[in-house]
Amino acid sequence: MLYLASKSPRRSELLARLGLDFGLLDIDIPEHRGPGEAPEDYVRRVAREKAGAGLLRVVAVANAVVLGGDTEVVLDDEVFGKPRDAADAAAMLRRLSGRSHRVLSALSLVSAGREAQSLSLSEVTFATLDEDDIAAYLAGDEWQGRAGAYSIQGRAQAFVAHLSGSYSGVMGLPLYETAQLLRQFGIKGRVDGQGVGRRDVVQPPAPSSQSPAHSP
Ligand SMILES: Cc1cn([C@H]2C[C@H](O)[C@@H](COP(=O)(O)OP(=O)(O)OP(=O)(O)O)O2)c(=O)[nH]c1=O
Repeated sequence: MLYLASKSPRRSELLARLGLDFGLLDIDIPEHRGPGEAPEDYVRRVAREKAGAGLLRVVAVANAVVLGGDTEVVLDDEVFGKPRDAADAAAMLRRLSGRSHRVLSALSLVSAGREAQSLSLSEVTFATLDEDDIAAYLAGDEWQGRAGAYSIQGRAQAFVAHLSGSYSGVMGLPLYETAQLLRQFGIKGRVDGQGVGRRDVVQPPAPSSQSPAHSP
C-alpha cells in the first residue's frame, strides 16, 4: 500500500496523475534549516523526515511504502520557505523580481528497511515586478503556504519568463522523479493515469486510555 505523507493538496493532485491509488498521511514536521546546512541537504533531510514520520504512522500496515517531499526556493544560497505573512511574502517577491532562482524538490520513498531519494532542480527566471504587481498578487491567496510566496500553477505563471527543469517539481512533486523512484519499489501507475488519492487521512493513534487526561 502506497501512502503520501503530505497535507499539500498539490502533492496529492500530482501523485494521482500517475494513475496510483494511495492513502494520505497528515504529518507535521518542523522545517528549520540547520546552521551551515546546504540547501540540497536541507530539502533532502526534510523530505526524509516527512516520509519517516509517515512510516511510523502505518507500521502496522503490511508492505507500506511512504512518499515524502519537500520544496524550497533558493536565491543566492538563501532558502525561501513558506512566507510567515504578507509582509514576508512581499519581501520574497521583491527579491525574486527580475532574477533567476532555483527550486529544489526532494523526494524520499521509504518502506520498512529501505529508503530511496531523488532531488529535482529547476531554474526559474522572474520578470521584473513592480510594487503594483506585488500588491495585486498579494491581494489573492496564491502566495500563502507556497515556498517563495508564489504558485507557478496560478497567476504567477505570468511572472515566469523562463523555466528550466520540472514544472511539477516547482509545484511540489516532480512527477518524472516520482515515477522513477516508485518503479524501484515495483510500484507502477495505471495506464489510464486515473489514480485516486484517498482523502480518508490516516490520523495519529488516539492517546492511550491510560492517560490521566482521560481518567474519570
Ligand atoms: C514554488 C512553488 C511552491 N508551491 C508549494 C508546494 C508545497 O506545497 C509548498 C512548499 O512547502 P513544503 O514544505 O514543501 O510542503 P507543504 O508544507 O505545503 O506540504 P507537506 O509538508 O505537508 O507535504 O509550496 C507551489 O504550489 N507552487 C510553486 O510554484
